[in-house]
Amino acid sequence: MRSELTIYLLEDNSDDVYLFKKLLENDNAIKYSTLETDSLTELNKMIDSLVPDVLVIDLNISESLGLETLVAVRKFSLDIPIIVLTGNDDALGIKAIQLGAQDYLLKTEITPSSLKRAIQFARERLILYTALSQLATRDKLTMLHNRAAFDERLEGVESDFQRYQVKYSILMIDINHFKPINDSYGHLVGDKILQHIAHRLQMFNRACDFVGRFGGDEFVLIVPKLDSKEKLHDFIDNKRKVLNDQYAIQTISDEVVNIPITVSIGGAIRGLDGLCPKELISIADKNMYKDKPSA
Ligand SMILES: Nc1nc2c(ncn2[C@@H]2O[C@H](COP(=O)(O)OP(=O)(O)OP(=O)(O)O)[C@@H](O)[C@H]2O)c(=O)[nH]1
Repeated sequence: MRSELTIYLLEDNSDDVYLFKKLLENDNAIKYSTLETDSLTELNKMIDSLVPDVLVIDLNISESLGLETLVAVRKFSLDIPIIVLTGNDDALGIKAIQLGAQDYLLKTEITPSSLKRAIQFARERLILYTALSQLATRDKLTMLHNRAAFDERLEGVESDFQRYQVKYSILMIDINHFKPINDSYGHLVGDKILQHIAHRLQMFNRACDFVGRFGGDEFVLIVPKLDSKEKLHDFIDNKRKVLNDQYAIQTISDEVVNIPITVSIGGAIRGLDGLCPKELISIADKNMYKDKPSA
């Protein structure tokens, strides 16, 4: 049976649409279903109702010209491989790749095989790119977001705050008396505790919230729209209930040990607490230390 790929084509020249479809006809291995539009708004709607396997866009349509077209398309299609069609202009194609397209084709040189190869290549390239960028932004032990990802997300929520006054909270979470656990049971058991805590944080988390490992035994959350002291208080109480528990861990000698864990949590709200993101982190950190048990 032939596999099937859906291609969306942004193109305002009906002859080019006809030729494009012709190029993908009668393939023995793959059935290409091509849907075309000449409008960015329409393309956005099409993607909302069904995500295609690949997007092919002509940079020059009546509504938008040049690289601006790619920038506009990328706003609503970040996870879709994009192939750009240009006239006889390699330099423009290379700029398009720098702006996030996976490949480009010169309209004058397209053949059935070069187009099909570009479609496969664009798909594989996006998968590889996504895997690589995950490696760069994930903590290897817990698979949570790392500090680099935290910095990036913080920039995003801060820019929403500056522009639209959307408040957000930062929460710092630290495991209490973690060092003695490492000292008594070894680092591997400590690692498993960190993984359990990370897993619980992920499980009981809304998709829009950011969960990361800040470093060592410290975790960080960014919660958009958590904008009042009452809400923050309830949120922290809820996290405490989820995380404070006895964790059953298998040691290297295959013994099962039950390790009681408690966490300290501190939060701060942008717009109420800190004057800038740095200050917010520092206040959340101080509040977390205030929450620490005395001995
Ligand atoms: N197993 C393991 N331990 C780690 C890792 N990263 C940091 N640590 C350990 O985490 C411990 C953190 O120690 P402290 O900051 O003193 O924290 P604590 O013992 O929980 O003390 P309080 O926070 O005051 O309760 C240190 O012993 C670090 O070696 C890791 O990836 N794996």
